[in-house]
Amino acid sequence: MTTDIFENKKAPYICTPLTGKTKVEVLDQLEKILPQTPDLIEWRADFLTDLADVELVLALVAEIKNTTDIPLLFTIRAAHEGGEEISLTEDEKVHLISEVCRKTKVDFVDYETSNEEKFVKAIRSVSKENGKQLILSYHNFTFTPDNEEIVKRAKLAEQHGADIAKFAVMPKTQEDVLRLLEVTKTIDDLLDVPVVTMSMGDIGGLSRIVGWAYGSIITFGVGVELSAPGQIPVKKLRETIKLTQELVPSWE
Ligand SMILES: O=C1C[C@@](O)(C(=O)O)C[C@@H](O)[C@@H]1O
Repeated sequence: MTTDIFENKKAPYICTPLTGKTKVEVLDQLEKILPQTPDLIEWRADFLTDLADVELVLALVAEIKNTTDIPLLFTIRAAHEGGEEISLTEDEKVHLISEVCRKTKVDFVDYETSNEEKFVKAIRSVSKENGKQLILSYHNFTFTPDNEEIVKRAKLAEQHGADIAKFAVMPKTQEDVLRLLEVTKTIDDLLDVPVVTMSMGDIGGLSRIVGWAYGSIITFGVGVELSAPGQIPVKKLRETIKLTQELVPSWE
């Protein structure tokens, strides 16, 4: 399953994060990332020191969008799901994401299903009204929940109207990585919307390379600085996936 924002490119789409603490750092990272031609750029705005400055954030999104046609994902990862500590209350954060939806040309926004339902609903409405795709996500930096739990959360993301359901989980064993791939196939078969999954950390790297074969449409690769453990450099990731798809085309 694909999302038309990527036009005729084929999955998996490679997403590279921007993690600068200041406007200058974000733009500097962007400059270094562009020649690596990712399919999607994620601005992890929770890294920005001045996140409370709404005008600054809106201007920076506008600047990124004016610099490149590569689709942009705006994320303020919640601290309770592995993001940076931020000074904003959840109300202020939802207001900021809403302003980004209303006033910028951002393509995607990400929000966690673990947040209060009223906030998830608010983000779904404002993103829909403004033609932005919503990734409803779940992260676990400690372990890989059992399959039933992942399936339950995937259904929840779809019930809340996700355009994409995303799961990033931490394996303790190699079996956890294989299980995550298996449950990726399960939720991809089950949901009407595309899914994105990854197993983090060193051993999880395998899922970033072969997740597409199980239905995961986006894989995160590092351009300048990691936003999560286990991300593989974009160039190598792209080459490895391309080779894998060429050698075993029957998985596509
Ligand atoms: O959800 C994800 C996936 C991720 O956690 C990863 O493991 O690559 C990286 C995050 O920046 C992004 O928001």
